Amino acid sequence: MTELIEDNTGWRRALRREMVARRAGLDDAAHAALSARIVGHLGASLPVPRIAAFCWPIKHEPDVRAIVAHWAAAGAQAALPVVVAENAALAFRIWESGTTLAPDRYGIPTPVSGDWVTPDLILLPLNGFDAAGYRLGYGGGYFDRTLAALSPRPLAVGVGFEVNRLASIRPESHDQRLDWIVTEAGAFRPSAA
Ligand SMILES: Nc1nc2c(c(=O)[nH]1)N(C=O)[C@@H](CNc1ccc(C(=O)N[C@@H](CCC(=O)O)C(=O)O)cc1)CN2
Ligand SMILES: Nc1ncnc2c1ncn2[C@@H]1O[C@H](COP(=O)(O)OP(=O)(O)OP(=O)(O)O)[C@@H](O)[C@H]1O
Repeated sequence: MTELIEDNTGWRRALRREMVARRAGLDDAAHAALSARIVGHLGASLPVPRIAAFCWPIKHEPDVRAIVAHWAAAGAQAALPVVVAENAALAFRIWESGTTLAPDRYGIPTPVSGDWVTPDLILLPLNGFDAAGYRLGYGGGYFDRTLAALSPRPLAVGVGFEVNRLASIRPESHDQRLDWIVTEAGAFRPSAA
């Protein structure tokens, strides 16, 4: 039977669902253990940033909040992304323990107050990723627009689980390449491809 060639958007939508379901299959103990290994690799491989953006984990994303505390002890600040408009770059607000979070339009816990800042490092959760350093997100294009808009570009560090590694996410011209991919297996600088 001839394989149906869907357009990239439809292909990505189906893949995104499959990738989220795959990591949701990790039980709580496995999820916590893999997240802790990612945090260990982040601490061992990356320089302490000035302002680290991270994501409040949703849908079984890796939970790397511990690296934020580790970097804060070394003088870093932390920030969370804020969706200010659809089809636009993200903005970032300082997060400290005690910062009030409220669900945004997607239900993601987001700061309702705090200084607006520009991070020099962004931790991006990976629904899917490939060895060339491309990321499959939730389809909003938010991080691609954000990385394209910021100058100097922050260090883009993808965090994901090996179950979500793909041969290729079929990158398009708007897809921003990650500087690092960190999984439970280690911290990788994507190979030239
Ligand atoms: N925890 C976390 N926070 C984050 C992100 C993230 O990846 N993880 N983001 C990273 O950018 C931003 C939010 N990005 C989002 C982009 C799209 C959708 C969304 O709901 N999309 C639709 C349609 C998807 C599709 O076309 O298949 C959906 O899921 O129904 C949600 C969040 C900011 N905050
Ligand atoms: N720099 C950009 N300028 C304009 N449009 C963009 C840009 N980057 C991405 N887009 C648009 O955003 C849409 C979604 O992109 P993509 O599927 O790569 O999202 P994603 O990386 O999975 O999402 P997210 O980062 O929100 O999790 C694409 O259709 C693309 O046209």
